[in-house]
Amino acid sequence: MRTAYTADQIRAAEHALMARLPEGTLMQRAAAGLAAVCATALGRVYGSRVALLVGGGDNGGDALYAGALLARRGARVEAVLAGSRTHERGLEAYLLAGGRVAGVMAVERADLVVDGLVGIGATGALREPYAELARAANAAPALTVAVDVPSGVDASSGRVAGAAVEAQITVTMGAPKTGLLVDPGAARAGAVELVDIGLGPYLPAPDVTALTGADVADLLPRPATESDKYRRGVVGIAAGSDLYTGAAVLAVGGALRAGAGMVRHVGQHAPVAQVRSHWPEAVVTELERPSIDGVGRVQAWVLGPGLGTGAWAHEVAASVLASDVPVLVDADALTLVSRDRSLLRRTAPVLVTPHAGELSRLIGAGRAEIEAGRLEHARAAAAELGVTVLLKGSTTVVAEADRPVRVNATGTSWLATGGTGDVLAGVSGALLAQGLDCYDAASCAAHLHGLAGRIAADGAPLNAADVAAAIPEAIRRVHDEG
Ligand SMILES: NC(=O)C1=CN([C@@H]2O[C@H](COP(=O)(O)OP(=O)(O)OC[C@H]3O[C@@H](n4cnc5c(N)ncnc54)[C@H](OP(=O)(O)O)[C@@H]3O)[C@@H](O)[C@H]2O)[C@@H](O)CC1
Ligand SMILES: [K+]
Repeated sequence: MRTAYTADQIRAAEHALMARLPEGTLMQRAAAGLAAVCATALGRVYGSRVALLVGGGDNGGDALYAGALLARRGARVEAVLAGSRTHERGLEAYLLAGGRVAGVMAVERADLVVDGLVGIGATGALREPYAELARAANAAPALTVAVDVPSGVDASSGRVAGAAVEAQITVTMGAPKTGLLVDPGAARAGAVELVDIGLGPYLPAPDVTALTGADVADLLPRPATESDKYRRGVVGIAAGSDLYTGAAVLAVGGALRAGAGMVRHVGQHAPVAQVRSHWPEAVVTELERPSIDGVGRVQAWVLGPGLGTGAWAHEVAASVLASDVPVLVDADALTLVSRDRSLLRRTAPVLVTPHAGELSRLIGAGRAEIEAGRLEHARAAAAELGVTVLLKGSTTVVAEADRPVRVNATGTSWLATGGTGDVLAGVSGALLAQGLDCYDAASCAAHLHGLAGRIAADGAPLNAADVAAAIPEAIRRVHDEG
């Protein structure tokens, strides 16, 4: 399990650790780790050109001490001092090692830029001249290594309020920061390298976590020898309408590939006919009236893809949500429940799977605001609605009251194409039916779906059916990792 922490959590742990160590020890550890990563990235340190962007706080101190170590190994290091003050001892050590102070031109001629403008002590958007230096680093041909977090990225949320450094590598001190795992911040961080400064024993429960393949393998149900299709879980899929048939086909396809014992599809005539012809394995029921009464027992429902948003769909949604099993609410069903919140009043668990636009309708926040602050909005929605929230997008996050938000690390931008959400709903529903709770089902499904997307894309465009077809290979890969 990967874990990440807010700036406040890190600061508290640092204080506890610092109290037991001689002054300056932590910064020396941080700088040594930072210099080692820079040296590896440079390949040859001697004769290389390094520019340091040095802010007024300890983030700048890290950069200066690392710069001193690189200067001693023969690098030509130039520091651009951005603050009204500079870490005194760091600057002393740096100058003593042969480092020089220079203007912004140093950035243009560097092989490597070290971004030590601000770390966890930053507040708000970067001010000048910091913002100008961040832009200069982004425009320069050099490789950029960020110290702790890319400056301009909020360490605790991943928000980017103005100019921000776009790093190829981020060397993070003590433990990863939440903002390195959540977009838009995560996209600015590049590869994240952790420097162990001994913080481990002082860290609290994490703010966010990310499942590894091995974690997913542990959570996924494996059929036992005595399993039959009913024990393995039947997933019901209430999807499709005479206008929209493809969503039902894709959701059923996702569910079939994710290990459900049986998939039961219910809907109007056209989607039922389509599902029957695509998936002879599925059991289909054409609904004569908008109700699931009498369609047979299922362990979990997927409600919504292509269902429509009219009176008929509303009746189907009410009937599914009146059941006593977990329900995944997706797509059109999200529109229905945002119009009629009373549909969500039930005792069995609910998993909602919106993208930012759908969440915007559910909780009334603006779409752009949700994209900018994915974590806090997913958390707020989970608390307000009393449900588990899987917020889709450039980093998918899964939020549930009283649990750390799980961030998915496997996605690919190729997945941003029509129908992939229907596949994700099917995969999640199959995992719910096999007995995973909403939190685990959603986070395992997001992991497998992202991995399947990468397998299907392999660097080229994909379609949603390819993603469903790649789910078994994704499951094999996480078991290999486990
Ligand atoms: N503590 C430890 O044990 C260890 C800490 N470590 C390192 O210390 C870092 C934290 O250091 P920190 O607390 O000094 O804060 P930091 O991130 O340098 O920022 C403060 C400076 O930024 C400025 N500033 C703020 N906002 C700004 C803005 N929007 N735009 C422009 N400027 C802005 C602010 O200016 P001021 O507001 O004072 O004018 C002040 O000068 C941490 O990330 C890690 O790298 C490691 O060495 C491991 C051991
Ligand atoms: K930084």
